[in-house]
Amino acid sequence: MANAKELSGAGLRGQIAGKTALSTVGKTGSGLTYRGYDVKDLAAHCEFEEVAHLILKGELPNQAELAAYKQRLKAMRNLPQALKEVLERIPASAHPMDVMRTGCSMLGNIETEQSFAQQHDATDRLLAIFPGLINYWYNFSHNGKRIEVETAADSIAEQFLWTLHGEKPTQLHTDVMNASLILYAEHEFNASTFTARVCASTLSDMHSCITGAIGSLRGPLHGGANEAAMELIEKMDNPDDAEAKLLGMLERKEKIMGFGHAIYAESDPRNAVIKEWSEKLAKANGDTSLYDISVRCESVMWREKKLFCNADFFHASAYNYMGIPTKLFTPIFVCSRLTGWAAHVMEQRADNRIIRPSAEYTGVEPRSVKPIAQR
Ligand SMILES: CCC(=O)SCCNC(=O)CCNC(=O)[C@H](O)C(C)(C)COP(=O)(O)OP(=O)(O)OC[C@H]1O[C@@H](n2cnc3c(N)ncnc32)[C@H](O)[C@@H]1OP(=O)(O)O
Ligand SMILES: O=C([O-])CC(=O)C(=O)O
Repeated sequence: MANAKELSGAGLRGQIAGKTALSTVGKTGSGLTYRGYDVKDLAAHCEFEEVAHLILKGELPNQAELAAYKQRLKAMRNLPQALKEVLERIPASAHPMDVMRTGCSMLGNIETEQSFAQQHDATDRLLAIFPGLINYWYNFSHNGKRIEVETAADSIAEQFLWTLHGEKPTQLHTDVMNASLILYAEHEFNASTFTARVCASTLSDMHSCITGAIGSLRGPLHGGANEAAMELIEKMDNPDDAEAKLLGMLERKEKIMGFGHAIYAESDPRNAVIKEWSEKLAKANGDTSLYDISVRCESVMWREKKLFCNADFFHASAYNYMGIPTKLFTPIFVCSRLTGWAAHVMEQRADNRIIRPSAEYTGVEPRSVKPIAQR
């Protein structure tokens, strides 16, 4: 069992900011559980929709419940015309996370959550629509194509790849995407989830909570790290070059994206799972260089700084091997983490008090206002 990380200092580190029954992070130094199940177990045995059901409704579904849930989500994939029109006006130069944020917010205008009794409907609609939404914008803005989002895809994993590439993905790619969505689904009081909870605590609507969370996830210190990691490793020619470049960055005290974690002490349990998938993809592609570079980065960072790969690092090579453009990496995280965000919104609503911490004042002492002519 790994040692738990000592948590203190700025950034509210180590402070209990609320209660949750949804997940535990780093409780034993390295573990991650969703409602009591180990994430590795879930990633090995479940479909993402089973895990979404677990997180949002409390239990893993049986066969009939899963079939009904998947059918329900499948029937909710259509993009309203007004949303398509908004997406078509967003330029190709936009960051896809900004497109996600705008898309979510726009949906809140046309399919507003009128009362908390609709919170599951609003969440399911977002789960169903997000993959098609981002890939509709991507294909329209980059290839001038208006894609069909109501595909025959059997799952959210398949729907993402199908709407991106315009064809049914291979089983290997669907399996990797499925595991990836499970790994990213929920993570206690991380920055984006806390954003969603703060918003929920004002009794705001689901779309506002999720829109705010998307904005928080976008940053490179959080979900944006998978894109930043890709930008780093694609500049490396081979493992020796990777080592030389990393040593230089460490020397210059630069941050290496995809490494370290606010809570985990010695490893992020999600890394082993996505690393294994990345290796399988590398072998299937017949070109292991990106994987080999990533492995060298991992060993150099541990040797030099005792910093380990977080969930984002090997996602970069895995997504790249599946032909996913780098700027779509973090939106995939959104398609998954939506489950955790929404479940936290529901949990906050069920036992709410407005979240309003205090600040330690560091400004000037009280003073009087001089009339403007005397300043
Ligand atoms: C999967 C979704 C996620 O959001 S996982 C996080 C994704 N973010 C990244 O990969 C960005 C790179 N990592 C980081 O910036 C930090 O490790 C994050 C994740 C923000 C955690 O920050 P914090 O809790 O402050 O780290 P810490 O107290 O453990 O830092 C201890 C000292 O180590 C350093 N450190 C940390 N990470 C890195 C890194 N990736 N590259 C270089 N140095 C790193 C910190 O700066 C800190 O150093 P010092 O003690 O201030 O000198
Ligand atoms: O928990 C965190 O601070 C960041 C993280 O790994 C996640 O949100 O998946």
